[in-house]
Amino acid sequence: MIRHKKLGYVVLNVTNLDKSVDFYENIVGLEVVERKNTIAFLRCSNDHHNLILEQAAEAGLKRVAYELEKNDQFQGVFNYLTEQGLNPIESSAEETQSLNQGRTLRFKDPHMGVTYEYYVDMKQMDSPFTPKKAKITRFLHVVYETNKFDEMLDFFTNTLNFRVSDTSSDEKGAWAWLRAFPSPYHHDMAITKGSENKLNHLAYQAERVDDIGIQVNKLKNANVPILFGPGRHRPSSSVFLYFADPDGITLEYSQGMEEFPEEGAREPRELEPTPETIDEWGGTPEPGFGKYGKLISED
Ligand SMILES: CC(C)c1ccc(C(=O)O)c(O)c1O
Ligand SMILES: [Fe+2]
Repeated sequence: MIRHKKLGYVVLNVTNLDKSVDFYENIVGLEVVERKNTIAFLRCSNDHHNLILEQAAEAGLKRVAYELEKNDQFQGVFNYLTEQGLNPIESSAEETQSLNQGRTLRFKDPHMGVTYEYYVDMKQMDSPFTPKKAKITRFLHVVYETNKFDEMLDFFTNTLNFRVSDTSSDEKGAWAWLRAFPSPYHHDMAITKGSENKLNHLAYQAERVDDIGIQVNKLKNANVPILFGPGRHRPSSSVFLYFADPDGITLEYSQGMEEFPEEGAREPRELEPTPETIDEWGGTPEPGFGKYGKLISED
């Protein structure tokens, strides 16, 4: 059984590394840890990185990485994924050194082709992460749009040991919010049924609701497109705000998400597929919401 410590980081391809580093540092609120010619490492925790930005011709999501709960689980997870036919590949010592993390494996899901990583033992920074430009406190979730909704739900629950927190569906659409067991957060990933397979958004936790309000004004002053919100999501009961990064990728600030105990967690709910489930405050997303998020195949 895979036991997750947390959603650790993602790798995004960006078309203008300088611009994106500036944006993620000065607008979103992460801290730059290491900056090289075509790659930058940023953090919003004590980890060496929670976001890697790579210069590329085309923007998109390259990889999603989860930290395993314990180092000694690594070989068992590798063997399990091999038995499941997922052909995990262990990263070379040279690569893990450059990433400042311990043993690392990668595999793709058989439905959307996203590259996932399981790693252990990421370098912890000497100085604690102190939010400066925006009060963010953690990297929270990844949401995909998928035309393989049922298959992805089955894969994440039955193969990767995610647990469903809530679902909602009708003939027009479907959503599922899942946590990377035993992570307590209402969702570390979610899927929404759509015509394409792509990243819908990435979410960062804001410290207080006030910090979301402050960011509304900061984003407006910096001419950053606000794509949805502020509002309140019924599933996790969080207050949210979505906006666009320089390549149009949708980002979310989220505050107040429900947390689950490992044992005795409530059962998943099937929520009404009404607009109020998505925003109790009655807002609607802008056309740019979740629009850009190409899945980049890592070969
Ligand atoms: C609109 C999206 C899919 C959504 C819906 C609900 C929540 C939540 O309950 O926190 C989200 O985080 C979302 O991104
Ligand atoms: Fe979200």
